[in-house]
Amino acid sequence: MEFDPPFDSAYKSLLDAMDPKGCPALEVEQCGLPLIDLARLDLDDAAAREKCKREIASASAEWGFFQLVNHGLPGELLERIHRVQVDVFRQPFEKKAHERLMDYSPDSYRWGNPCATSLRQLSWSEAYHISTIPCPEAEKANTIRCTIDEYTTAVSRLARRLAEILAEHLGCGGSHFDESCTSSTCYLRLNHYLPCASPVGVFGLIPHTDSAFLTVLYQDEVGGLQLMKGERWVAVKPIRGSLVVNIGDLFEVVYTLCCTALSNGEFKSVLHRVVANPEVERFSVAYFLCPSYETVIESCREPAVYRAFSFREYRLQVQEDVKAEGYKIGLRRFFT
Ligand SMILES: O=C(O)CCC(=O)C(=O)O
Ligand SMILES: [Fe+2]
Repeated sequence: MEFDPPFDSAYKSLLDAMDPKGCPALEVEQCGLPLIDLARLDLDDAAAREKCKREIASASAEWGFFQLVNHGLPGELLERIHRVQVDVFRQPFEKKAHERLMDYSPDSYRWGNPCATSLRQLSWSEAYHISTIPCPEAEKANTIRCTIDEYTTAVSRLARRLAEILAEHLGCGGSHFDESCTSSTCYLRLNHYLPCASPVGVFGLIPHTDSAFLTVLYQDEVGGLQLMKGERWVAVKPIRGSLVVNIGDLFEVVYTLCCTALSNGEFKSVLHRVVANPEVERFSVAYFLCPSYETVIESCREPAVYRAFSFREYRLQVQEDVKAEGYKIGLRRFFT
């Protein structure tokens, strides 16, 4: 299709080189993530509010992931951001690859992985990485741009609220996310997963952790997201109108103790991936709560597992590793 990136031709040699017998199956058992009804946070009943917060904290410790209902983002806005996303990707590939999307950075669009040397390093998807800077005056009449803004404002408020609940639970102060997480470094990632009929099974997004405090994901009902639970992969069952939240690397750095025996109950940035569907395309939109580049990320506990680093240093290291290795190495680079 003229809209889709030329995956088949660009990655033919990697596809041909894969032997189906040597590939572990990517289909895994489906699970229900911890489901949290967030409406309880706004009740007068203090016990119900506390229970809701405890559930958020224990899901973050046990799974690193949870699913939210009654999260406050209107269903109508979720439908609108979905339609916007479909429209944005239904543009000719040449246009997406060579023309700037509205006022966003010229390198917002990406597809595949130019550094992949094996199919296991290849993400069979296209994406727009867009900053959450508010809509400039010149774009105010653009309904696509305004919907992205409206969605960003709502999801960003939710993400900050969750981050504060988690930080408060760990007793390390909870109100700094508003100051440190700026709209220039928080970003949205619009994901479009193309169908892939390869018999060897292909990733829509290769296994990774998120370089953020936390991520809020709105996905359609196709499914394909999988996460590491203990030693095995499990698939997330999508729930219409819900949001998936996961803990990112930065929460892990700030709040993890060095001694693993004591670290029960703390939050882990959990490995996750998307498996390509053989027939159906899939859309999702992820919001990443990130600090400004100057922010120093360091443990608020002693002894620390990771050395202190600035968010800029972390982003640059991740980019360098992806270029050199084909994948993100992440926090392992920063052990003390
Ligand atoms: O699309 C999904 O389900 C996951 C997306 C994701 O993990 C990401 O954008 O970092
Ligand atoms: Fe992710």
